[in-house]
Amino acid sequence: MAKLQVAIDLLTTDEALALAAKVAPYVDIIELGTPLIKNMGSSVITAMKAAHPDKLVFADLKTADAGELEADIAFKAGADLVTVLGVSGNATIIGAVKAAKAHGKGVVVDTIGHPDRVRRAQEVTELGVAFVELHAGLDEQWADGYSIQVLIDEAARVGVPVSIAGGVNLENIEAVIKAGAQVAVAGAAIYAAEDPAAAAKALSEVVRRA
Ligand SMILES: O=C([C@H](O)CO)[C@H](O)[C@H](O)COP(=O)(O)O
Repeated sequence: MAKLQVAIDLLTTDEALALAAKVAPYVDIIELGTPLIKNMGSSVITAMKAAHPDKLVFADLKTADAGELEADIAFKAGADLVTVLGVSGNATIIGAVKAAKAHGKGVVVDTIGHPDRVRRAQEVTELGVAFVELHAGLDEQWADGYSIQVLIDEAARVGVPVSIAGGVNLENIEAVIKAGAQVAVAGAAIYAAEDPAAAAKALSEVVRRA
């Protein structure tokens, strides 16, 4: 069954824990966003795993170099999954996968900024990653003409395990899952909602029945 991942793009550990407490009953994976980790350091990973030991804690490191070292730091802090950029070299991804194997955890390759997300997803899957994130980042989403449909179309033809991130919301999450994404990542649709728990619940209901 597909999973729902909440991406927490808030800036402090207290805010992140408060949001996670509200939405945890409805999500499978709790993502600590890159700005949050840069602001708070790896201590936010430890705090989140301690608060939610039953959830997969996803550290969105967006590692571009020193894959083994950076992944090891996050896994030691309590992460279950870490991200490495698909635009980085294979050696960086292989290093992170080595650390993941040592800890019994996983690596997700984030295709943000890659000119051919589908081809790169297929390539890096061969390197032993858990899955690949077809991702349009916040800056790309704010550009004129952006539509998540491009990611949905990519998921339908990629043929390897993927998540989709880039403006997932209640209007498009059914299409995201039906395209074959194993994980739907929702950030602003949950953390910026007036009632984050209700938003997460509604998204999770679609994921469960799609
Ligand atoms: O990974 C993300 C981005 O690079 C900022 O850290 C977001 O968490 C991801 O795009 C999901 O957020 P939404 O697009 O707001 O759903």
